[in-house]
Amino acid sequence: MSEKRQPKATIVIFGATGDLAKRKLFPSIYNLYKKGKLSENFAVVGLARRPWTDEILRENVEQSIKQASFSSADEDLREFTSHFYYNSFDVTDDSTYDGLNKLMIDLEDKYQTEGNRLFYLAMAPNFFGLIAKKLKEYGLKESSGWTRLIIEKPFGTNLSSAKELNNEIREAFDEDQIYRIDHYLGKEMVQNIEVIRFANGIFEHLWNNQYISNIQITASETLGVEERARYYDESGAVRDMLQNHILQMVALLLMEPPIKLTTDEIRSEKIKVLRALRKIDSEKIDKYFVRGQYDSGEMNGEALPSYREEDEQLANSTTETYVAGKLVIDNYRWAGVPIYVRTGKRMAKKTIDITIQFKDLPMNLYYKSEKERHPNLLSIKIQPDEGITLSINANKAGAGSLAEPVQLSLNNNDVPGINTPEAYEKLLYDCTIGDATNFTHWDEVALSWEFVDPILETWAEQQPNFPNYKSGSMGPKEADELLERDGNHWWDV
Ligand SMILES: NC(=O)C1=CN([C@@H]2O[C@H](COP(=O)(O)OP(=O)(O)OC[C@H]3O[C@@H](n4cnc5c(N)ncnc54)[C@H](OP(=O)(O)O)[C@@H]3O)[C@@H](O)[C@H]2O)C=CC1
Ligand SMILES: O=C1O[C@H](COP(=O)(O)O)[C@@H](O)[C@H](O)[C@H]1O
Repeated sequence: MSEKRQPKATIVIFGATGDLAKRKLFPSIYNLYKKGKLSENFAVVGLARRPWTDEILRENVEQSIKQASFSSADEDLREFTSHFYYNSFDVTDDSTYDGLNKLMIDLEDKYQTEGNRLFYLAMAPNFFGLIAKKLKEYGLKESSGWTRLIIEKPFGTNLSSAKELNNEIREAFDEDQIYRIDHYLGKEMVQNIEVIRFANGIFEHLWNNQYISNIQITASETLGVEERARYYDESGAVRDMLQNHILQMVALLLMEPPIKLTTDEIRSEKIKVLRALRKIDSEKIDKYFVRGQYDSGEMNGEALPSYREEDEQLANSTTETYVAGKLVIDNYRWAGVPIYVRTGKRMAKKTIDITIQFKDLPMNLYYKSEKERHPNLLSIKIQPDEGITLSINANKAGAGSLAEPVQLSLNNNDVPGINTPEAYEKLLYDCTIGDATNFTHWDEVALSWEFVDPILETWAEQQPNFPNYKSGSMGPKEADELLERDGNHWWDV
């Protein structure tokens, strides 16, 4: 295996006692190690305030791997976790950074990591700027190898706070050292969007306003706010999902073919899409966007509380747990094609689905009435099913009708040997090999905030009529009306 594919590095996790580290990062590092995508020459330093020891961290790493249900022999796990070290560390306390630098130098010597340093900020965003500054101030980013910084979301709460944060980070790190993570970009089928489009003439030739009627993106969740009330109530569905994950999928779906599959070329095409997204004036926001908050309801026979009942601090909340919108792209390829998006918590189904509806043929030869006509649909299934389904019309033998929709499907879950890696695993690996393609460039972050800021500002001025959708439903009726006004409807996902 080449050096490049089996990187050597010290990975420093700020927030190593937290939820993200436990659920996603430790199992992902383990998987990379097991697959030989991380050299034996690695060390992981976990940082947080808790007075843990190396041993306690190692036990927690072992537990998290077992909980992620990777079967593994105990000796394997012990060998793996022996590379983990814990440093009790308060990021606001200057006196702790020198000690960290010393520990890293010792580990670099012990594990021969060639001075490569990856700092993963798995902490609350208000610490991001400070940590970046301190890493520079205490010489932690000066090493004989590469230095990279992975930053978790949310990247700011609006354009101005995002700019401020970006300026702080850019004072310490160059843009090409900064990896702003959006875990949707690590999902197998999100990465597949480009392949489906640019490796298939049958789709790409039709991928424009001449042949496509509308595009629908659904990212629905059955879970409610869970333990994250404090974060989520400050955030809401627009900041939590629309500004980042959904707009990233929009950019990949609508971008022009890049001239090469390089990071810069792909990013540059995505940026053009975000620039072409029409910003909606305040007085028109309600024509283009619908917000919702879940009421009590029922799922699988289980009674579910409303958002406001989930936690004392949410009792009077006006935070949206659902958003649907009609996006308009002002460019030659997409003029006139509405892009409908919706995302929300406590909906009927956990699914991420992209449905492309093709335009109807000019004449109805095969159906008794116009109502029976069924357009061709291409559905890209991101999660939990992974695959694509193309809905075409055909004469089903023996069915007696002239034409009816049939589905041509590829489901990754049915392909033997496919075991899709966790998004974080892919992205961590990309970062260790210096591939920033599936991380968001600052320009993408800024344009996305520019787009959502007017929605948030307008809504902040109006009192919403919440709650307005039942837990276990597909959202408020106004979201259906949004499409009905254009003569469209949401397709089942
Ligand atoms: N959890 C998830 O599924 C997701 C999380 N994210 C993002 O990842 C980041 C981390 O989230 P999550 O793991 O859930 O958060 P948690 O609250 O679970 O963890 C926060 C971590 O920060 C540490 N910490 C807090 N204050 C300090 C301090 N002053 N000095 C050093 N360490 C400190 C805590 O440890 P201690 O108390 O011991 O100091 C803990 O390890 C956030 O930006 C979040 O938005 C993004 C997507 C999904
Ligand atoms: O970033 C986030 O994403 C999750 C949904 O991720 P998925 O991979 O399960 O689709 C969402 O629950 C969370 O609120 C948000 O912060």
